Amino acid sequence: MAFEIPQDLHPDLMPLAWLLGRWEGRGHGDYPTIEKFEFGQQIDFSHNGKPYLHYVSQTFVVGEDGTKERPLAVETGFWRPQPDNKVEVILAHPTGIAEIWYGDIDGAKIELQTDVVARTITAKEVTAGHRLYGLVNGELLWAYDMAAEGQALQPHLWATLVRA
Ligand code: HEM
Repeated sequence: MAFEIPQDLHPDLMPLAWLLGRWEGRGHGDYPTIEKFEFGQQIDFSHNGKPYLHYVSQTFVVGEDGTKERPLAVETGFWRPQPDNKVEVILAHPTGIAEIWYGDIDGAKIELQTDVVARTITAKEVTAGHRLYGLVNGELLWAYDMAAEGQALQPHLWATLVRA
């Protein structure tokens, strides 16, 4: 589907404009402490004329035909582009985790690293994250590496989405 840059987009958001809209797709997950799994994902990036994107990711257990059967992880936050193609991201998870990320925008590729991972006392012991987002042939590819539960930084999730 053709994507048009909204007329009221804040100029600071231009380097991230390609993320705007709804994306839908499938992903895989793994970690040394758990069984491999698959998931469906819907990502929404929206703006309100201010210099940040509002981000919401919802994931699901999906049936063979793509039907959403039940919710898995959800996360939400704000993407704040900065001068020199830098970006700050604030994310919150219903699992009791909140993160501050710093990253670089390189055209249609964004690389993020956690600066701070804060946890409630009942949250799992997540200590660091690394994310890659890229637009490849019109598809949004993203991957999440995590350090958690005493394990070194390594892949937890990877997914491919298309514009809905
Ligand atoms: C696309 C989003 C995600 C999906 C579909 C997903 C799915 C899963 C699944 C199915 C498990 C195994 C069962 C369970 O413990 O609930 C799991 C474990 C886990 N996930 Fe995720 N996850 C997602 C995102 C995240 C994020 C963003 C974080 C960290 C902020 C995270 C941290 C963990 C941790 C710490 C575990 C437990 C590992 C252990 O118990 O040893 N996950 N995830």
